[in-house]
Amino acid sequence: MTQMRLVVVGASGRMGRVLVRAISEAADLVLVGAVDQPGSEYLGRDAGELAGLPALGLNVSDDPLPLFAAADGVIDFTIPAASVAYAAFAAQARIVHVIGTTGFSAEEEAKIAAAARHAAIVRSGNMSLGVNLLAALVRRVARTLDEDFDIEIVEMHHNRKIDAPSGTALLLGEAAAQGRGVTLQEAGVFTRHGHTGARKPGDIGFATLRGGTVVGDHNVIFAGAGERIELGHKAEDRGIFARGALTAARWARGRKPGLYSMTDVLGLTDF
Ligand SMILES: NC(=O)C1=CN([C@@H]2O[C@H](COP(=O)(O)OP(=O)(O)OC[C@H]3O[C@@H](n4cnc5c(N)ncnc54)[C@H](OP(=O)(O)O)[C@@H]3O)[C@@H](O)[C@H]2O)C=CC1
Ligand SMILES: O=C(O)C1=N[C@H](C(=O)O)C[C@H](O)C1
Repeated sequence: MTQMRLVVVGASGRMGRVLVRAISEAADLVLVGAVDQPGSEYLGRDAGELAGLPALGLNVSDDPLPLFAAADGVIDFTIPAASVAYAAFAAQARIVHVIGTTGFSAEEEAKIAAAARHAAIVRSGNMSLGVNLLAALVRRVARTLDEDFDIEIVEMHHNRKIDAPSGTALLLGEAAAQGRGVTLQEAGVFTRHGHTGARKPGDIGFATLRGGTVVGDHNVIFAGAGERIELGHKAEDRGIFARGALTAARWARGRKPGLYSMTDVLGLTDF
């Protein structure tokens, strides 16, 4: 098969730079575009140099449409409003869209689902193999244990993160809720402050920590009477997310339009 031609949007961001490096290391992939938002101080800079590589001869642009028209896929770790706009452009160009962005509203999620009627979209709050395997384990354990075990999800990220709880924490919460046969909308408890009253059986609680340069720590605690099970994951390097996103792009190439997850990509549906 020919090399897959990819555009990275948000190319100057933390993930964007890691993605540019990961693509340049993959023989079956080629970077054909690097995009940032209008007004970005990085427009016109070489995407390779920004990523700490020798120059690639590809400058950061704020004009995605011609780049999408000449590409097979777009990798997008940006902000929700931008990802919604890119989903419409990618659908128009009928190219694969891999979305790592987190923090979407229900309305934004609906717009992405609409775009997925025209192109293959893979979206996940965490693209790593480890976290998606963890989610499968959490679903399985939650199915086994009843409400005598309280489920709490604790996450910590770097001090530049702008959404909470993390996309990963929500993904793990969804997995726990699925295992329990409930929805996260009904079981999730996202804030506690002041006189909260006692914990309700069946609640799935979230706690968010922010500080320093932490790439991403997640723990799911099943707390019972006299014992506790803890399942966790620690991300040490953003390369795990980039590699997962590129695996998703390869998997989605040539696939029929639809909204897919990393569970589909990694074949963990029946785990
Ligand atoms: N699913 C996963 O596995 C992972 C998901 N993430 C998620 O990815 C997202 C990005 O994270 P991170 O790289 O750390 O964040 P950064 O803020 O470092 O990067 C985001 C980049 O997107 C750019 N951007 C904003 N608007 C647009 C636009 N309209 N077009 C193009 N680029 C735009 C920003 O530019 P500017 O700086 O000018 O605003 C910035 O360069 C977050 O939602 C994060 O939670 C992160 C890691 C893993
Ligand atoms: O913003 C980040 O950094 C990360 N975001 C994702 C999330 O919200 O879970 C994935 C990873 O944990 C890093």
